[in-house]
Parts: sequence; C-alpha cells; structure tokens
Amino acid sequence: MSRVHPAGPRHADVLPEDHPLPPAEDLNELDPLIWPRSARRDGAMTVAGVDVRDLAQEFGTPLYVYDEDDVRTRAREYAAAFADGDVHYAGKAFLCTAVARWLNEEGLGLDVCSGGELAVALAAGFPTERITLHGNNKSVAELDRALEVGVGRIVLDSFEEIARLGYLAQERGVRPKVMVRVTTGVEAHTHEFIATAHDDQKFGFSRSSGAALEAVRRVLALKQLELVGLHSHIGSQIFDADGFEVAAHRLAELLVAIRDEHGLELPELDLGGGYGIAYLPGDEPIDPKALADSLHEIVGRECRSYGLAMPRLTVEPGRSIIGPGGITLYEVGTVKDVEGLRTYVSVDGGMSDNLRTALYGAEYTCVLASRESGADATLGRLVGKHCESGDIVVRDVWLPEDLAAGDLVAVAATGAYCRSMASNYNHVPKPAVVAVRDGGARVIVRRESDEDLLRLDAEVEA
Ligand SMILES: Cc1ncc(COP(=O)(O)O)c(C=O)c1O
Ligand SMILES: N[C@@H](CCCC[NH3+])C(=O)O
Repeated sequence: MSRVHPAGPRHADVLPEDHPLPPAEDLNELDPLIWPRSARRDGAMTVAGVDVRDLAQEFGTPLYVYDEDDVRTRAREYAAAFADGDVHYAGKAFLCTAVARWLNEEGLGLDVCSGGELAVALAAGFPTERITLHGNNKSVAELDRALEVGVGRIVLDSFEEIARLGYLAQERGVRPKVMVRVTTGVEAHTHEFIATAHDDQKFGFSRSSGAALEAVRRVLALKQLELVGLHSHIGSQIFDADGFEVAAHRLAELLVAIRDEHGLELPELDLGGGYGIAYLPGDEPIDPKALADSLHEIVGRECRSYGLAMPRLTVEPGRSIIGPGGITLYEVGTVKDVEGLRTYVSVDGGMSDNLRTALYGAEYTCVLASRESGADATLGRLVGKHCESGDIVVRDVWLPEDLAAGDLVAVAATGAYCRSMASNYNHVPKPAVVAVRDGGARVIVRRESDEDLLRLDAEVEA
C-alpha cells in the first residue's frame, strides 16, 4: 500500500507505507501564515474572538467567514507600501458592498471587470474616480455606464473596444482616461488557466506582433480618449519576481517606442495583480513592502536605462488582500473509510462554494474546528455533496481518526475566488458570508434559499 502525502511536494507524491504520520497535536495547529490573523484555538477554533460553533449555530453551514481586520490590515499594508502610487483591489476575488466599503475606508481604489461588479461598487458608494474598468469583452452598455458614472480609468483590451469607446465618449461629450492592456509574452509560473500574459490567450494587445503599438496609435488618433498609461497583468498566484521583471522590461521598451513615435511619455504604469498567498504549510506569501520595493527597483532601473521619468505605479491585488482572511466552515455529514486507501469526509458544501480544487487542482488545508482531538492522524480527503467524483474541496489532508458526523471542519484561505466563483450546481443555494470583528459577527451576504433559486424559474407554479 502507498500513501499520498498531504502537505507536498505538490501533486500526489506517493510515499511508502511506513511514512510517519504527523503527531496528533500537529493536527490542532493553526499555521499563522495560512489562517486569518485572529484565528486561535482554545478547544474549538475562534476567529476575531468568535467561536466557530456559535457561528455555525447562528448562521448555519456551509459558511464563509471573513476576519474583517485581517482584510483591512492587508489593504492598509498595501496602501502604505505603494504610498506614492495606487492600489486597486481586484473585486473579482470577492466583492460585496461591505468589502467595497472596507477598502474605500482604507484608501484603496477598485478594479471591476463587469457591469455587475460596477453596480456593487456604486451601491457601496465607492468613489467612481478610484474605479478602473477591465474586461476583454465589455459590452456597449457596460462601457456607456462607466462613462455615465465617470469611472477613473478604462483599460482597453481590443481594437473594437477602442472604436466603441471613442464613439460613446463623443456621444456623451466626455474624455475618459484609458490605458492599453499589453500582452507582454511573459510565461508566468502558475496554473495554465490563470496565466494571462503569454501570447496564446485572449487578453490584451500583443507586444510581439506590434498590436500594442498599433492600439496606442489608434487611441491617440481619437482625441476623445486620454491615454494615461500601459497595463500588464501576467497571471495569478505568482510567488517570484522574475515574471514582473520581464514584463517591466518589455513595458519600458514600449514606453520608449511611444515616446520616440509620438513625443509622449505616458505617466502611469499598471502592473496588475497576481501576488501569491500561502495555502499550504511552507508556502511563502508575497510581502507588500518587499513587492513594492522590488517593483520600484525594477521599473526604476528600466526607466533610468532608457532615460524615462519614473511612471506612477498601480497594482491590482485581489487574492493577497481578501484570500487569507477568509475561511469556509462546513459540517461533516458522513465519514467513509476506504480500507487501505484513505478516509472520505463528506461535508455539506463542495464544488458549488469552492470550484478551485476541481478547476485548477488547487490545494487547501483544513482542520477539525469545533473541538480539539488527541486521536491519531489518518489520511483524509474532504469532499462535497455534489454528483461528481471531482467534487473535492481538500484533496489530501491529515485528519484525526475520530472525526465524525456533526463535527465542524474549517478550510483555510478561501477568501478569494470561492464565493465569487460559486455556482448553484445541483440547485444548491450559495452559503452566507459573515464578517467577524472584536468578538462579534454579522452577515454581509445572506444565504440563498430554495425560494431564491426558484424565483427566476419562469414557469414555476404559483
Ligand atoms: C486584470 C487583473 N488585475 C488583477 C487581478 C487580480 O489578481 P490576484 O487576485 O491574483 O491578485 C486579476 C486576476 O487575475 C486580473 O485579471
Ligand atoms: N479565479 C482564479 C484567478 C484568476 C483571476 C482572474 N484573472 C483563481 O481562483 O485562482
């Protein structure tokens, strides 16, 4: 028999049977790099002083729980690190009006990539001049709404869009600030589906084919658009600076080409998001201050070498602000020991509230949260309640042998791209979202009900 090691090396590394199980006490530990900053354990787990058993009792499970101070602190750390630039939180990671308000209060801008995200920002009273609109296929209605409310910047992604926006701006008699999104050809070290700057994908204007410079020409030809800079986003969950360095170098070359051709030095550079967080023990999250120092150094060096003034830098972190402060609480429903292999622990949610494991083979860790256990470890797999074998939340994890129905399990670092990519597969309503702070909890997004799901069914019996 062989065992699959749950904490790396990555992706199903098979270990011999005599591989030592971790000591029982390790199963109760909460690695501070992975769990929300206020997560503690005193028998049961608490977050911001709130006992997870009380959360489950009051709000039900599955439940997304956000440590508000964790999110605010990370936002503040980014704002301080990029004090001479701009930090635009990427709302796609998770957005609701409460989160938009927190980030506004912490002085951040907001990146939205749809009319829906823009609507949430507006509902939260987010200052429109600090909103950037993204997207590779924005509709005419989305572009026009952005002009109507006066968003701060629109990032242009296609030739059709340049023409559309020019026309719409003229119709409205406005002159929006725009950026040109550049595909720098960087191969980011991350999952294929979340790398966004290699040539063979859908985003932006290719640098290598000359499309980026042609886009700049067309924008400048339209007096109705104010070109303020270039944008690049190389991908998501990236840990090393190499990709950003290559992207900065290629962007600087473009800035020079634009200066030489048009006599214009663009004042802004948006380097996107993508900064990695810890999901498993041993992952080393990117520190905002170190990131800021390194990006300033890289861009500064490139600009100096070409005799360009240092542009104002913007970054668009999503995951690294909202991810680590969020956990998901589930209740265990069944425990099946598959002799000689592993224990399947089924919980009351799954791929409808966290698609990342099924979609990207993403790795998570989880703990028994409603109590401490002194039982020996067993190799577990946390699975959901959906009709798919791939409905896995945590692929490989050591769990206490006495884990049983009724226990609560908490999955770490689910704050980003879980609620925002949730679905109603199998007509399962989306869980509620709760914020915890100073010993108190409040619902920030209500749980869906069967009635919510039926409301849109046009032929339901009255
Ligand atoms: C244009 C853009 N900016 C920012 C982000 C945020 O990325 P992350 O959440 O990895 O920081 C994304 C998503 O990858 C994006 O597409
Ligand atoms: N949704 C992805 C990241 C892509 C973000 C958008 N460009 C994730 O869960 O990791």
